[in-house]
Amino acid sequence: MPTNLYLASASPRRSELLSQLGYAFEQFSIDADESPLAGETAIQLVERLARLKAQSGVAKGYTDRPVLGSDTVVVIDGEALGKPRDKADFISMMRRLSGNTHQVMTAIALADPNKVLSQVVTTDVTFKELDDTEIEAYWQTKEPQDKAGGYGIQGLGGRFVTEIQGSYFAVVGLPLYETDELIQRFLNNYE
Ligand SMILES: Cc1cn([C@H]2C[C@H](O)[C@@H](COP(=O)(O)OP(=O)(O)OP(=O)(O)O)O2)c(=O)[nH]c1=O
Repeated sequence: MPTNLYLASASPRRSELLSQLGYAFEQFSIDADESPLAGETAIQLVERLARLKAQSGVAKGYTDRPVLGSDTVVVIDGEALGKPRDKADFISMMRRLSGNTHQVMTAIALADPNKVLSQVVTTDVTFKELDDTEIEAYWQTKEPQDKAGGYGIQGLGGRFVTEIQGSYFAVVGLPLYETDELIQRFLNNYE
């Protein structure tokens, strides 16, 4: 019998990636307040949000199977970038990413009424230098709007990436190997 899970996410990309692992699951979305707490580092933020999404699912009554929550942030010079608020925010994000290496941190968390397990996967991504015309043209495609850091490596944003070190799948939204491993650990009751 296939393992049954819940996926606490509105993201179609996370759903596609989880399907790739072969697990049966039902998806629902969680409205989490994603603002950072005072003094919170990017790694603490992303892990707290993944746990919050998973545990909110349990609190909503999804208690008969493990709930998977996940969160992605783009980190440059230690600062977490979420989804661009507007065009000006997007332009300033792209200017910071241009010609530099940043980190994409994706956290995964599994929860049931008795326990929660989580992990953060960090990937280094290097961008070529971008000029303002390219940045403007990319905004017009509408791809950046719902994406942490304002780009999608799996879409038109892939052309900006000169190098990646780590998990491509984590950058898209769900690290396949680590998610599979965490699910197995959770089911085997390892802490
Ligand atoms: C950097 C990058 C991010 N992203 C996406 C992954 C996430 O879906 C999104 C980050 O936002 P998140 O807040 O982590 O996720 P979400 O709001 O899409 O979904 P939910 O909270 O319901 O799970 O950005 C890409 O698709 N490609 C990329 O290259």
